[in-house]
Amino acid sequence: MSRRGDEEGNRRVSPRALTIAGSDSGAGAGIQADLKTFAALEVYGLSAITAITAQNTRSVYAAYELPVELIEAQIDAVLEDIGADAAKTGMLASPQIIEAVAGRVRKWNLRLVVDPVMRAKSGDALLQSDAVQALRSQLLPLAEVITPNLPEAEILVGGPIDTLEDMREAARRIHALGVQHVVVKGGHSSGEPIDVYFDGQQFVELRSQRIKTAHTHGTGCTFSAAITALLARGLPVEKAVAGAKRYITEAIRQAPGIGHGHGPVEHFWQWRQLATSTDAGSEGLIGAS
Ligand SMILES: Nc1ncnc2c1ncn2[C@@H]1O[C@H](COP(=O)(O)OP(=O)(O)OP(=O)(O)O)[C@@H](O)[C@H]1O
Ligand SMILES: Cc1ncc(CO)c(N)n1
Repeated sequence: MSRRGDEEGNRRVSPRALTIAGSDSGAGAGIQADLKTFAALEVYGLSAITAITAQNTRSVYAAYELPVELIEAQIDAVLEDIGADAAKTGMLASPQIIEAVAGRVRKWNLRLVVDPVMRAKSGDALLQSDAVQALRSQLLPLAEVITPNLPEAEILVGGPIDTLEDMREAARRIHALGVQHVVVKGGHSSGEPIDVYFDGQQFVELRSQRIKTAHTHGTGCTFSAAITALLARGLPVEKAVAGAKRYITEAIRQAPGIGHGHGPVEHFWQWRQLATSTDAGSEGLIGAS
């Protein structure tokens, strides 16, 4: 693990997490969603930006990949000084970026959560099609946890996933690629959003009600960032995944309804409750809205 800093002499040493992902100018997904999730779960967030997107709740209008050397330099800069208890990847865009990130994960011996981002909710591609092989062969064997949605899992296993048993079989096959813990997310299914967790031995179904909403932009980023934050806080993987499921469900339920397309979720729902709660007649920190 690359965590350093306990020796820094700070009075309070907080858990740290690193996100290696793309920037979403609409701030519902990507680096921005990850950092908000880390902050909401009281983990100090670090970032290495892989690509910059011009994006809102409707569409991705443009994307620009950063040079590989600059991505490596961001990772080295934060880890040699600050350190991270866990890291996650999001948008990686190209085979060259995947290769570079895999090199840094090995160099710093990072505990890694991979969100194998391929498309935005709007349908726009965020990963080149020739990058899937690099993802499978280079990054997946380094991952402690992977969180594919149904279309991503279908691409990773090369076949359709229609039933709960298909999700279990996909999790088995992705585990065989070298990932220790697999969560196949059911957000894209038509029924209840059941996520299937597999650790190589046991399956756990993570269930929740489907919330009827258009505001699901960045749900995958937020879910994987919450897993990363809870790992950084020292939870075992299964508990981190269960905690992240509770966090994302409430974040979707309390989505603020921003924008004209798929809006963001509410990352700070716990704080919002505290801030607006009426206690013995007081109006909380900011008053009820
Ligand atoms: N309408 C919903 N109601 C409740 N939970 C949901 C809903 N949609 C998604 N989820 C949950 O949110 C989490 C993220 O799942 P999802 O499949 O939407 O990710 P994703 O497609 O990777 O997201 P994105 O690409 O927009 O970041 C999962 O735990 C899933 O079950
Ligand atoms: C930058 C970025 N990363 C990930 C996603 C997936 O939601 C997105 N829409 N944008």
